[in-house]
Amino acid sequence: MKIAVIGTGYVGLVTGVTLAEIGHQVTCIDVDKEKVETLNKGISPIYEEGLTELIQKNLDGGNLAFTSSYQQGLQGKDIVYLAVGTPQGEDGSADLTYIHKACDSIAETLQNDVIIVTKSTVPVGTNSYIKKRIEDKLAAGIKVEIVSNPEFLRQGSAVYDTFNGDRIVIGSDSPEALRAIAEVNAPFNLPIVQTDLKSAEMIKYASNAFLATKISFINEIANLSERVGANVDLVADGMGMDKRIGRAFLNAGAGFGGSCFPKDTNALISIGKEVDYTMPLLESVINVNNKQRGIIAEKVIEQYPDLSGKQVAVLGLAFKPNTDDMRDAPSIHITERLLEKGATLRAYDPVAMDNAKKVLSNKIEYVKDIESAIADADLAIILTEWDVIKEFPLSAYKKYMKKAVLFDGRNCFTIDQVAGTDVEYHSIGRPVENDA
Ligand SMILES: NC(=O)c1ccc[n+]([C@@H]2O[C@H](COP(=O)([O-])OP(=O)(O)OC[C@H]3O[C@@H](n4cnc5c(N)ncnc54)[C@H](O)[C@@H]3O)[C@@H](O)[C@H]2O)c1
Ligand SMILES: O=c1ccn([C@@H]2O[C@H](COP(=O)(O)OP(=O)(O)O[C@H]3O[C@H](CO)[C@@H](O)[C@H](O)[C@H]3O)[C@@H](O)[C@H]2O)c(=O)[nH]1
Repeated sequence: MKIAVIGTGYVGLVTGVTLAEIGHQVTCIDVDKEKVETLNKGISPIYEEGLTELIQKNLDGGNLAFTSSYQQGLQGKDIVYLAVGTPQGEDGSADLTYIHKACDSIAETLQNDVIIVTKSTVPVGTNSYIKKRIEDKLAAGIKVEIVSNPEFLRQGSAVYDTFNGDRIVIGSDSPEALRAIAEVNAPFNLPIVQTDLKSAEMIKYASNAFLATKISFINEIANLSERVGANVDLVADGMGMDKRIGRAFLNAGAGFGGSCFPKDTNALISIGKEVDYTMPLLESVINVNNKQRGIIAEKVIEQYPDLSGKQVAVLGLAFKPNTDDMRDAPSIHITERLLEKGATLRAYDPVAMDNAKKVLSNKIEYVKDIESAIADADLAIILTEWDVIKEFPLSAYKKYMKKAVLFDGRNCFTIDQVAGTDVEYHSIGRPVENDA
């Protein structure tokens, strides 16, 4: 099939590249000319394992192209994927500005019938609106059909997830369009769930809201465990063995961040408000998370009420490992809070430091490795569970730091690993180990 993909962010780029990899002829369109230029050189503007190799392979093979011109990108295409951002608006609802702009550009440019496939996460009812908005501005005689095809990839494993996802969801009120998009996706060889348009839109929000609920639930259990002397890791393992519960997304820590869970949970509440339906469970999930994101900083402050003159090492800045993304990362709030209390911060992240510099305070010093970050530090704080951080020997904290005090916001080490070392270890939902 001849396919255009609009937006080359985490979702659009991975979609375009993987569709090319399974044999389609793909042109990706982005308004960011600098990004398009980088991509045409075979360089990925984002950090995602395996992506650069696939971009280069498919550019060389001639079935992948990048352009900032809608005219060039849409010419002769059968299918147009929409993968622009839908960030959180000021009132918590999804901001559809980019979707609207992309729709208008499609309508102004389109010369033939196409199926529009929405990958962006959009509120229930938006796909019907997208179809109408395009049709209203389209030249006479051209027809569009619409399919909702929400994306479930995780950043950090986006390429892997696309080829190994649990399901592909496609929703449409047009049986022909559904058949065509099922065929496009057939080479992925994954289960395909077919629904109506609105149910597909809802599946995306409900899935993210449910996963966010699991995280806030376990964080609440972690905070209670800490107070009654239980260990949340063992609790999660024990709960997770029940197949009805499952162990995934029961890792307690500094709360959920990133470009999806915070905004999508808020957007779902806004969708409810539009129809006079309140969602107290989801509101609590968000409230618990907002508090949880600050807990590791509050633990530090409880022990060191005045942080002036204290050298603090911050290990990990990205909202999760294996990504360079800083959107809504808990590190933003936590570093601000520690700076407010007078701490001097030296930070290290294996991949996200360039992006971190754009959003974090310019008072933070960035260093090239863990050793430099913890050298002569009074305390260290882990905010992202990168492998390089999890594999860093606990004995080295004692060697490099003034005093080996570690606040672990991601429970990177088991209590058994810490026992017998000289590290004073504070974590989430577990007893303090080796407290002086
Ligand atoms: N990031 C994820 O892990 C993820 C996963 C599933 C779903 N989603 C959803 O997918 C959508 C995209 O997310 P993302 O993280 O890839 O966003 P992103 O911000 O990384 O990328 C969006 C891209 O769209 C481009 N763009 C904006 N307006 C445009 C226009 N009018 N025409 C052409 N290009 C335009 C931007 O320049 C940018 O490159 C969102 O709705 C998001 O909720 C994201
Ligand atoms: O047990 C867990 C699992 C995750 N997290 C946190 O939750 C956030 C999100 O993590 P993850 O879901 O792995 O990353 P995302 O890339 O944000 O992916 C989510 O959001 C995407 C965008 O909608 C969806 O496509 C994915 O299916 C969904 O997992 C991160 O801050 C994690 O640290 C926890 O605190 N505990």
